[in-house]
Amino acid sequence: MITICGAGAFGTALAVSLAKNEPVTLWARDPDHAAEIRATRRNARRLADIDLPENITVISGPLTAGTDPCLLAIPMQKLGGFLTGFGDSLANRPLVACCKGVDLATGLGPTGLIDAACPGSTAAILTGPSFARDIALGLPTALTLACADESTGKTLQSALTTPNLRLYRTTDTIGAELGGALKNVIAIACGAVIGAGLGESARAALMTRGFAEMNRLAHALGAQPGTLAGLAGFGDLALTCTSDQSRNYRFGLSIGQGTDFDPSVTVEGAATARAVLARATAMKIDMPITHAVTALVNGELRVDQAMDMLLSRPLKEE
Ligand SMILES: NC(=O)C1=CN([C@@H]2O[C@H](COP(=O)(O)OP(=O)(O)OC[C@H]3O[C@@H](n4cnc5c(N)ncnc54)[C@H](O)[C@@H]3O)[C@@H](O)[C@H]2O)C=CC1
Ligand SMILES: O=C(CO)COP(=O)(O)O
Repeated sequence: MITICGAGAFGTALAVSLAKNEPVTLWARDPDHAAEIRATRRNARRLADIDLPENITVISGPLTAGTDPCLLAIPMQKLGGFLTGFGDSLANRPLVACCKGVDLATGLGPTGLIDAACPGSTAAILTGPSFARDIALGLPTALTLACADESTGKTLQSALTTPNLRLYRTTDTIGAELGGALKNVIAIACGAVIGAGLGESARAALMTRGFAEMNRLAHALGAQPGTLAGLAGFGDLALTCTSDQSRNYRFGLSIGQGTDFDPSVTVEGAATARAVLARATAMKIDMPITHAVTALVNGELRVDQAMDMLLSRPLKEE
């Protein structure tokens, strides 16, 4: 039996898809929310029009310890606290992070946080291009499952593949999680230029040069050369930078348009930009777009000023 912690959009969508294979337990932080989903068989707060199959059991409160896989669909900046709080029931089992980002407090990615907080568990990450809604609707989706332990990775790959969700596997957790984390930063930049009316050509330039700086950091941190060219990097960058289904892209749009954005919406790229910039600066790695996005989300620069900063950099070889 698979357990999914986090009854947000992604946790709910994964539960709906995985329920095609086997019974699923979906854990919600808020007991009232869990009771409401049980009563209506719908998650009115997210994916309100999707019916939950009967073989999804919705729980709240303590988690039962076990050896079955547990998927963690919890926002990146909340993951550390969650792991600390539920450490005992999370030990000695495969833990599959389903979040994208870098933890501001520690500079670690999801698998690093799991390794630090849950000794005895095996950390993996599920990442790549997919909107929760597409998965829940049963539309075709391909993702990357990364686990440093090859044997656990193979077991997870088959357990988490469903008729509409095809998983590719890698042992490169560093590359896979950095791809998912860094594309959100570039998506904010792309939203900002489109929102400010700076054009599709500017977006293409940001996606391409953003991909270059994603690769620069990932290689310096030990990612394998091809990983970011796959679903976890290029694939997710393409999706997130071009679709207004993306919350990161929409957040960028609001910055470019000078409009308000609901602070309760999960936007992983803002905190990740700050965390990545701190790391890159310490390592003397040039990440000009991440620098510009950090200044934008901190309210230190306007979009036109950030663009001037990028365009006035010394000329260089591609
Ligand atoms: N929504 C999507 O299309 C996709 C989301 N993701 C990733 O999934 C992760 C979660 O995102 P969503 O589910 O979309 O966000 P969401 O905002 O829909 O849901 C977040 C869930 O986390 C729970 N939560 C918040 N703080 C918590 C805490 N301290 N302890 C336990 N639970 C807590 C909330 O109650 C909520 O149910 C993010 O890292 C996101 O990048 C990945 C792929 C697709
Ligand atoms: O990660 C995602 C798509 O792969 C979802 O993107 P947002 O978090 O920007 O909505």
